[in-house]
Amino acid sequence: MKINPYQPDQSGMAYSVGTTLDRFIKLKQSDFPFASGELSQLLRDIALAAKIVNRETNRAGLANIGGAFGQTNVQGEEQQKLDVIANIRFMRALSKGGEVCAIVSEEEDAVVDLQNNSGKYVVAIDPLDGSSNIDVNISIGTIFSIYRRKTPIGSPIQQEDIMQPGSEQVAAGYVLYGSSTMLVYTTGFGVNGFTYETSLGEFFLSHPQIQAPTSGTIYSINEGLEKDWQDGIKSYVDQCKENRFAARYIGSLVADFHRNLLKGGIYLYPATKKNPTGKLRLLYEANALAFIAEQAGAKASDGKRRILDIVPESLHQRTPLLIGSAELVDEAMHHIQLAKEQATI
Ligand SMILES: O=P(O)(O)OC[C@H]1O[C@](O)(COP(=O)(O)O)[C@@H](O)[C@@H]1O
Repeated sequence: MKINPYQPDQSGMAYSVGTTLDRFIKLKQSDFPFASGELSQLLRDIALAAKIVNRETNRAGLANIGGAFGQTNVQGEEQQKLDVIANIRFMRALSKGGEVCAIVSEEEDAVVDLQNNSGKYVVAIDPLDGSSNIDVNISIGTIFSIYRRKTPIGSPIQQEDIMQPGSEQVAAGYVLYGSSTMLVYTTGFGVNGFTYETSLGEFFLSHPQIQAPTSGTIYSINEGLEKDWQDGIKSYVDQCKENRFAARYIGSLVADFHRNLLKGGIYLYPATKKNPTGKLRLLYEANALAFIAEQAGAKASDGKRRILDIVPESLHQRTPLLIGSAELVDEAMHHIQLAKEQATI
């Protein structure tokens, strides 16, 4: 991926690598002529919570905050202590500033109505993604989507404020707690990545205007579930092997997505017997990454349609996910279509 430190973005503004996140947010506010600064403050609040969660994940082994919490979440998954800690930290950060009226979280059964009708934004969040990797020191992440509410400010939140298609996102991003900690986000004007400098407690612009390679030679899928795959997925993965693609699967969506975004590749989590509608959640996993992917020139689909076009029907609804370099996603879709046609012959 080429980095042009002074590459002007879509609004013609040029940012140098090393710009602090705070300064970048301030400068980018001009992308929104009538901006009130609330979205900017919300992004800052998310960054602050990410710094705290970063500290907690770094010292999890020492602070006895590894391991299970002893409860299951609405998905029936065993909550890890860090899942709960991250959820609390982001909940606090999102509810303190007054910009947010409602939160959808992987760790909360129902919508968290902040009883703040003057709040303009709805946030959907996966506080800690990659739970199966928390205790074994492998990269994990946070994923967030931000929507402007549909109903008038001052009125109670309604279903229509929550059940918005991904195409309505005003911002989305993820934090990767890896060998270094990064925050990558978009507000619809390109994708920018910031690296956390722990000693200074600051995020600095390190990856301006990320553009995903249109193709690549990496595929990421849990091959242990091959028996459950539909024919189109099987034939596509066979073709990847035929072409000597590298199989890379960390088992943390954020980490797999981030690698493929920078190097070129495709991540696939199709429907399986255990998860006939896919495993990943539309509102707080797939939508955010799909927005970032498209802003970086990549693609995201459920195998039939664009992820961002899906109108949600339930809070924790799952979706199959094919996401990554545009040509690879197109190729996978082609295999799925072909298999469907062959099945009807
Ligand atoms: O273990 P599997 O079935 O391959 O699933 C791994 C996938 O599930 C996830 O862990 C789901 O996310 P959570 O950890 O937030 O539940 C993704 O990060 C990852 O890509």
